[in-house]
Amino acid sequence: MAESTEVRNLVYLVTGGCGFLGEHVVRMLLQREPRLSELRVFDLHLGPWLEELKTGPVQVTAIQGDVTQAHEVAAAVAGAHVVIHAAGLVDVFGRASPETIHKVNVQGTKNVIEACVQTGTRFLVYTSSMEVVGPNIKGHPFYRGNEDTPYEAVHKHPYPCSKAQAERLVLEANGREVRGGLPLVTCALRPTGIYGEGHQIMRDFYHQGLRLGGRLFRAIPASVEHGRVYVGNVAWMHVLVARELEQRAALVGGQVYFCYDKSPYKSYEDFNMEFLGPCGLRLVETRLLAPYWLLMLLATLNALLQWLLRPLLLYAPLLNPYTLAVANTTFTVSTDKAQRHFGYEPLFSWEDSRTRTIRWVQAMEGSAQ
Ligand SMILES: NC(=O)C1=CN([C@@H]2O[C@H](COP(=O)(O)OP(=O)(O)OC[C@H]3O[C@@H](n4cnc5c(N)ncnc54)[C@H](O)[C@@H]3O)[C@@H](O)[C@H]2O)C=CC1
Ligand SMILES: CC(C)CCC[C@@H](C)[C@H]1CC[C@H]2[C@@H]3[C@H](O)CC4=CC(=O)CC[C@]4(C)[C@H]3CC[C@]12C
Repeated sequence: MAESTEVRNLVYLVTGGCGFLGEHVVRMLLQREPRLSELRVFDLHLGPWLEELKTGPVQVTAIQGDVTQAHEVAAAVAGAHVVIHAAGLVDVFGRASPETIHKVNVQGTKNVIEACVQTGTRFLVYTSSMEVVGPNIKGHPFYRGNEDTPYEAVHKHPYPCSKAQAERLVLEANGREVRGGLPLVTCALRPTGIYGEGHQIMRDFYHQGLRLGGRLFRAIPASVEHGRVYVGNVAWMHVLVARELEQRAALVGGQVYFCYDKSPYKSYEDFNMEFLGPCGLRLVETRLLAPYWLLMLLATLNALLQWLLRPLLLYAPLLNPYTLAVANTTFTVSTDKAQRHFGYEPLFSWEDSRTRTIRWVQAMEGSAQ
């Protein structure tokens, strides 16, 4: 943890602080925010790793709570200077109902905003998503786009719908008067597909590859590019913008920023192979065996099975019509807005991000090597 002579007088709250991204935000705050005096980590499920953080100079307060419960959120927010709202239900596989997704992502965000207003917390950073923009249901490519690139954002799936609504609420709340009379300052960060230590889907692909004798089968053409961003850089962007919200309120307040770094543009599968390859997996070319119409048929079949089996069990494979459409549509960002507005530069180079992720995969039980 960073040693510093700066006065420690700031209280931060991270919702979803025990999730994949949340844990990195929590650790990054402890390392890179020298003015931190207390860090509140709010989550439905608290991680045991929080205990080891409680020995440093910052008071780490673990709060088991639910963002859908307004009173729990208000109690956690009271007295905090900054809220980083990363809690969310990330589900594009049909595990949760649309109502639950809406409740957590939209009502939960409303609760966070109202808690800020009622208790006098002035700074709110929201973890939004690229999914707020696209890919849209028409499969239009978004190629090297930035925050101002025109794009027909049409959503039907509950997850992007909920993220779009929540983001709008956060941005509209910018400037609202909070308790004490000062204005609320908000902004939203939109990560593209996040990767790095703790990434559940990467874990799933790795284990699937092991089960298939060290092979993964290409489903998506290599020409379809996906924007990916390293979790450490996403966390760093949150820490940096939270720090700058007060000084640059007029510029940053009410703004959206894509989260980006120097990770290469590649197809989803080729990008994953950057980490899984060095861990002993190989990607087998099966494009001729699995043309798009066949994948679509399988995806539709999966959706049908999910619906039929729902009364008996939860069937939620990675492949469904929505994930196929996302995976099969180019979506890449190219922007420097965060750099211009609050001086963001990626903390981790691509080489560093890659090495860290490979080490994490290698450390997983049952490494293929
Ligand atoms: N994983 C990705 O590629 C991307 C994620 N995001 C966003 O980043 C945020 C974090 O996502 P991940 O870390 O990937 O997901 P995650 O599922 O690992 O983390 C979300 C955390 O929120 C907590 N949570 C869920 N419901 C809650 C509730 N009702 N009350 C309190 N806590 C609750 C979960 O327990 C979990 O710890 C989400 O808002 C997500 O929409 C945005 C873009 C890409
Ligand atoms: C076997 C299939 C053909 C391919 C499966 C890959 C998919 C599971 C993933 C491809 C693209 C991913 C999404 C993308 O990274 C954008 C996202 C942003 C978020 O905010 C949440 C996660 C996700 C929707 C991510 C989910 C998995 C993919 C669909």
